[in-house]
Amino acid sequence: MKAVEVVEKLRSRFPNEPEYIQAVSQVLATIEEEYNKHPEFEKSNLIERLCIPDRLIEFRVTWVDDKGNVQTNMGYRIQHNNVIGPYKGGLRFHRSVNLSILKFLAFEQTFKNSLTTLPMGGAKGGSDFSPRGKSNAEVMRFCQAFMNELYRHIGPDEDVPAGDIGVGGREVGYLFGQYKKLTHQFVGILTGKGQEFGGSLIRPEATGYGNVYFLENMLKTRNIDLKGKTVLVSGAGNVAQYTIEKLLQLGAKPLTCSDSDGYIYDPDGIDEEKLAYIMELKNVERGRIREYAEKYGVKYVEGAKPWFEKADIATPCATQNEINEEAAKALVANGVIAVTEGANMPTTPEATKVFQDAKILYCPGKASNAGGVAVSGLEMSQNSERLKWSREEVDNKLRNIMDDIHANCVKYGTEADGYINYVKGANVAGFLKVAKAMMAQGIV
Ligand SMILES: NC(=O)C1=CN([C@@H]2O[C@H](COP(=O)(O)OP(=O)(O)OC[C@H]3O[C@@H](n4cnc5c(N)ncnc54)[C@H](O)[C@@H]3O)[C@@H](O)[C@H]2O)C=CC1
Ligand SMILES: O=C(O)CCC(=O)C(=O)O
Repeated sequence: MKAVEVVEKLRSRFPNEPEYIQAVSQVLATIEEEYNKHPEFEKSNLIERLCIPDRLIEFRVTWVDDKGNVQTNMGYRIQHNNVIGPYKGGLRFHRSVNLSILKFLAFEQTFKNSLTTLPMGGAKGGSDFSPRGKSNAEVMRFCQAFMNELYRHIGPDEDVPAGDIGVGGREVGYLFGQYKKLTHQFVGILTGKGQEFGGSLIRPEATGYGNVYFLENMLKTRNIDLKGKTVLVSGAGNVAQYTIEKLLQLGAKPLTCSDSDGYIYDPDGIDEEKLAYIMELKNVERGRIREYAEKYGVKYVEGAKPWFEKADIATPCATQNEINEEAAKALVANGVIAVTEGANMPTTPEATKVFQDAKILYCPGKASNAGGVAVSGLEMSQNSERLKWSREEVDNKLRNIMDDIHANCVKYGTEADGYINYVKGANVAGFLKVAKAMMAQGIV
């Protein structure tokens, strides 16, 4: 396989899908050497079968807003690969959602889920509907209309969606309620459910906690303690909130967080009380992060990202391509020692090169944010068993899974000079398991 040629062929077949091509290029460039050690992969054209999703589901969602107007949105589910388990991955509700973004996310999810050590295939879905500015009743009607179509394509052993940007506990609850209404089945059809109806303890926290557990492991490879380190965090949603919570528990000092309008910089650090305010602001009042700056009298920078501030560590927890080359250069110039991705593909390829050339600790989201889907996998296990595990039990399992992912990255990503290329390590480890399962299951 020549990675560049495969990517060019995909680019000409899917010319309007830049995010999908970006994700594929990065993975193929890092697995090329390993792939070519296995002539049987090439003989069965494994690479094209792995890059192109099994199935794209696209549908119209029709719903009625509070003024009585009939609205339409697009709905999608990308079932990418199910060789190691049922399709699994979140739903994103955001105005930017399109096929390219969901295809990149579903592709990445396949490798991420493989890394978790649990039996889950890769999928992603969503809609160009944005819950921002909508009433609860509108969000409920939209979720019901979305599920009216999606329910045909999912099942506890077939495809199990969850949350992502714009889809939290509220949306998962409405989606679950409608699935049950349509099918008369109470089954583990979604993860991230409420604690009262089959949700796992620690699932809301899992992506953020796992992100910080992974960061701790990276720092340990250089004997660096997280305690006392300053941290730039972007986003103010689920992943950012629980990343900040775990950073605080481990003695670090988060300085920033953001939303799509701008970021706040708090030189005293975001402490537990301020974090509780952010959670209330974002999860209940659904307000803007600017209000934090007004309440605590700190700096707010409109229309910008926090990467030009000085800190020891950076963790992007908002969205894709939020760290570009210029931002990466600024972070390195300011002495950042580690960058850990809570978001999916938040770093552009040019920025990734800056981090790797500077030999700082840098890991891709498919490794560091895998804790969320891992605990989703544990939620599926609990639903199948009809049991609920304690907080401590789930957290211990999460910790062990993040340790295993880190060990696998070290195994496959350590270079001749000792630098750990976490991108390569995660891609090769995730790929090998999926590839072996594909070979065993024949050409289907
Ligand atoms: N929720 C989960 O369990 C997981 C989420 N992720 C990834 O983490 C990231 C954040 O997801 P969540 O926290 O769940 O979503 P969320 O909807 O709870 O929060 C998203 C945050 O990102 C900000 N944001 C969204 N688009 C933005 C843009 N274009 N520019 C600047 N800020 C923007 C929002 O204002 C919000 O603060 C996404 O990349 C998602 O794919 C990854 C693994 C699991
Ligand atoms: O919990 C899940 O199933 C999916 C989480 C997710 O969307 C992700 O890992 O990006």
